[in-house]
Amino acid sequence: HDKWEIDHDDLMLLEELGSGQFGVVRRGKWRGSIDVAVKMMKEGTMSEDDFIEEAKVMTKLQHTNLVQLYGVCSKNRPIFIVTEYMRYGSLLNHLRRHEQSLSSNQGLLLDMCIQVCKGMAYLERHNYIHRDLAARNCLVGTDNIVKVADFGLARYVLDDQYTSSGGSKFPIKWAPPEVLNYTRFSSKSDIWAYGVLMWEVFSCGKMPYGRLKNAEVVERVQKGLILEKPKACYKEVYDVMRKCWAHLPENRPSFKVLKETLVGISQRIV
Ligand SMILES: COc1cc2c(cc1NS(C)(=O)=O)=CC1=C(NCc3c(C)cccc3C)N=NC=21
Repeated sequence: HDKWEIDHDDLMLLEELGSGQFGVVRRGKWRGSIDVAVKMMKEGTMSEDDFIEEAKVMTKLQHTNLVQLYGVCSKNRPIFIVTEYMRYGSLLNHLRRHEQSLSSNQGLLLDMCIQVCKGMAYLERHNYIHRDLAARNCLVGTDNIVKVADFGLARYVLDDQYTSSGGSKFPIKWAPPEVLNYTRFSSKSDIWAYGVLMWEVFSCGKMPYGRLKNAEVVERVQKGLILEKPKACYKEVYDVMRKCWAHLPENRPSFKVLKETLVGISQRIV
């Protein structure tokens, strides 16, 4: 009995939490007492065998700022992916829901960014590329805990509207020039996306580049135009975002360096 295989009979499915293009997520109980979230992968959206192979690796990635993968139910279809339960849902929804109180609490916004940075520094140390880092793919738990979710899953999506940079569902607004032009993913493309996530946090969940169409964003990014400073954002925090948006990947900082910079700022301003 493989460690990452979860027995259907140990799972009790409760209310629906949300549904995305890859399937429905429900709250659940594992062995009667452990709160879990269960994603039921819509058939045909994912290369399932590859993902099950990957799940073995993902269960080994453990960090307080990564949503813990508990395992998979792969003996039946649809496949269930089981993770820890995060009771306040996606960071993006949380930012939008609490804009009023959050917009005047820059210390808390910076702390959220630092937590994501810590989770990403752990992935960077393990040479693990996220490929779809954004506020929608982070989750919030009790005590303002923020965790990175969905890391690495983008590789198993079959819908090429999502995977190719020309596709209609590709996250253009979080992609650097080298991904837009050559789909070249790296920890440095995660850094670019992290800069956009910081912008989302300090904008309390606004859409980056507003209502600009993807083609217009591609043109601007390739010309070197970057997102403007959010209203409620310290200049030195915005300067960190700008470092993440260096045109050339090698000129962007690492998550390790970023974490030290952000912690330094938080000690000065809070
Ligand atoms: C309370 O509200 C929520 C809570 C969660 C949640 C969504 C909501 N609501 S909402 C839509 O944001 O409004 C999604 C999860 C989750 N893991 C999701 C996951 C699984 C199961 C498998 C592979 C990848 C991932 C990311 N753990 N807890 C929650």
